[in-house]
Amino acid sequence: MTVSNPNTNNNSEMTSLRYPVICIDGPSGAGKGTVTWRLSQVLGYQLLDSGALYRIVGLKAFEAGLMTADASQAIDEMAVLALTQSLEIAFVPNNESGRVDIIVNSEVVGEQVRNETVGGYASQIAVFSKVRQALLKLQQDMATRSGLVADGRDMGTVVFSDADVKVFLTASAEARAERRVTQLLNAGQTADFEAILATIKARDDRDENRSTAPSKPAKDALLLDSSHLDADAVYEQVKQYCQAQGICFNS
Ligand SMILES: Nc1ncnc2c1ncn2[C@@H]1O[C@H](COP(=O)(O)OP(=O)(O)OP(=O)(O)O)[C@@H](O)[C@H]1O
Ligand SMILES: Nc1ccn([C@@H]2O[C@H](COP(=O)(O)O)[C@@H](O)[C@H]2O)c(=O)n1
Repeated sequence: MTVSNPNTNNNSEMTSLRYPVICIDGPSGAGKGTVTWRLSQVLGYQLLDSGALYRIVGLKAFEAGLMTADASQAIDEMAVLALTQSLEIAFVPNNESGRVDIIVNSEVVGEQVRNETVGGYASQIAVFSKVRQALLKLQQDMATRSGLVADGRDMGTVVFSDADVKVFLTASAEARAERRVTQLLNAGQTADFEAILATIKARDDRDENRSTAPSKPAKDALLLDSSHLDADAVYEQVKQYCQAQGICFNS
């Protein structure tokens, strides 16, 4: 598909005829979703929450009895692949929650995938290259309709390896666990810092050490440690970097 690129200032627009793509990769709780949402709102770009795709497949695989919560059982990759291929998935922005609603087989999947248990299911099935391959086109197609801000682990390294902007947003495991504790307490739930920290570390370990599309910065990514930055400061730094890469902000 050949389209003009209305939102970049660089002089390569005659040769790079496509919509701009901004990738925000990094570990769980680094603040990717927060900055991705704000960028997509300000720029009027679509948002890809790729983690939600893996969460949905993970949840469906668990519900189908294909895995255990504690990762003690070997998982049949071909069965998860078949299940993935049977799902019809669409994304719809939700201005109230500040997230994207996911429609799976005509049903809205809401907050039920946004918890650490389902994050764990997701990281168990995310190791499978065939499953990742099955989700690839759906993700790449999102950049053929408008500008895109994509949040995940392999946006800059695999899915949009020629993206205009790549950011790898991280924070210490302790800072990320603290954020989760605050998030849960604010939602009126209980939270155990040590248990959350252990879960975050286990998921980091699985995501960073898998052989297919491990979580790591692209060679040309900006590395940003948000451990001591609030969400506004992260946004401002990412915005400045985007501008330096030729992305136009009107405000
Ligand atoms: N820079 C920041 N400082 C403190 N808290 C933050 C910061 N950025 C985001 N948060 C808060 O931390 C929590 C996790 O943020 P967010 O959901 O954006 O992270 P994430 O990287 O997308 O995580 P996941 O990959 O698990 O979806 C949220 O409660 C969010 O409001
Ligand atoms: N591009 C991606 C995105 C996510 N994953 C896996 O899904 C898990 C959940 O992701 P969140 O961003 O919603 O926390 C994550 O731990 C990864 O295992 C992925 O592999 N690739």
